[in-house]
Amino acid sequence: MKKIAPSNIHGSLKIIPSKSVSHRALICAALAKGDSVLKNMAFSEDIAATANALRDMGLCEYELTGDVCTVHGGLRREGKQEIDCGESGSTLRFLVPLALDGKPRTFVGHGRLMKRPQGAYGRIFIRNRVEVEKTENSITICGTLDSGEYAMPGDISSQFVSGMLYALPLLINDSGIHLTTKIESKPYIDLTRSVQKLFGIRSHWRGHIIDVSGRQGYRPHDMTIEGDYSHAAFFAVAAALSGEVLLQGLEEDSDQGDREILGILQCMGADVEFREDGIFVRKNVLRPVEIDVSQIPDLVPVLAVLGCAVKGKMRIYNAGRLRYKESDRLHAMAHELEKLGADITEYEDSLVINGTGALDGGEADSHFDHRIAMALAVASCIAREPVVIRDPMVVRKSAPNFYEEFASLGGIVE
Ligand SMILES: O=C(O)C1=C[C@@H](OP(=O)(O)O)[C@@H](O)[C@H](O)C1
Ligand SMILES: C=C(OP(=O)(O)O)C(=O)O
Repeated sequence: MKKIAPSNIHGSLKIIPSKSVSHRALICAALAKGDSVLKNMAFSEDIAATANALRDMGLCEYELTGDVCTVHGGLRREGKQEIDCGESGSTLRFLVPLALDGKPRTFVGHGRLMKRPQGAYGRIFIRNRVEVEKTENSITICGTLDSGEYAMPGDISSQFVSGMLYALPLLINDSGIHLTTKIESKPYIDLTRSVQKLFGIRSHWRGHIIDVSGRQGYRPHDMTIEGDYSHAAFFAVAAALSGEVLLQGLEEDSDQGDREILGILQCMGADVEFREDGIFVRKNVLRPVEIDVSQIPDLVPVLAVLGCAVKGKMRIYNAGRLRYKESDRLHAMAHELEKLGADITEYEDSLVINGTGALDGGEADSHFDHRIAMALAVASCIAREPVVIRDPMVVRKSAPNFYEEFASLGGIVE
């Protein structure tokens, strides 16, 4: 348990490297023949899962010295049959298409991973006559991937689209990914494309289709991983509720969709300034807004806390896919914030919060979900009594030092 007493947030913080960019850089580097040097890399559980999975698939070796990861990529080794994805949806969904190399591979998942939707690859497996065997915690696949035109849903998880984007350029002929529904989490698809571009791989949007030429090769590339906006959002909101913070290490013109947190806070009335030494966020009177989260799902837990901090009704909508993350995040936030004293209603794909500007505090459960734990810690900034978080160390999935970071800004963590 972690007990977080009400406090005001003040100070500056170097934001940890982006998890989404790190996954992508590691995969591209592993597929590029030669050495790529990735600076400002930090191994959370999810990033370690991707790096080790790429190594175990025989695609690369890597060394991590301090925060510098040197990837020796483009290997074509036998690798292991069993690939452990931890609890990382990105790792599993990004690597499945790359594993269609004729050898059997078993991807193992923990926690809720294998219960999250994996079906978007089902039609691709059938078309390519891939042998598939599933258990509660694993999926074994054996087959190869052909180039061609692939229809995929755009509203289950963008991670399937990213997965195909990594593998298709390596095939002999050209391919197209046809998204057959509205496209959600699109910034993540474009983030994949922009990191691939750094490693020499191109693809192009044509309406709802992404054209991917075959016979492309990943080229090694050295890069510095930019700061993580999804993570920075917790501190930006904490500051907007209770004090001020200077967020360092973030790219102002980043391709990360969760950069949108700054626009949301500005629109609600918080002070946000882009300074030479970082992005400064300060508390001000906040007004409720309606937020469409179809493109920014990872912000929802902390946006729900923001809803409790305003006076009035705030609606967070187009959030149905939040039910398929590390926990059912709509239910988890509604249930836990209610326990802390919020007036919040959960609908099928939205949350409606009648904010009063404050919470009571009390005991709440992380649902074994890192973003729920971190959002509950932020809730302490508007609570009258401490917030006690059960199973708090799940933050290791993305941010092993979250509580130390929070304490360094004046958070009172026991
Ligand atoms: O590609 C990525 O890095 C991610 C895509 C998003 O998933 P969905 O596309 O399933 O929304 C996001 O929720 C996840 O945390 C990271
Ligand atoms: C959903 C997340 O990650 P993943 O899908 O990669 O498990 C997350 O980090 O919030």
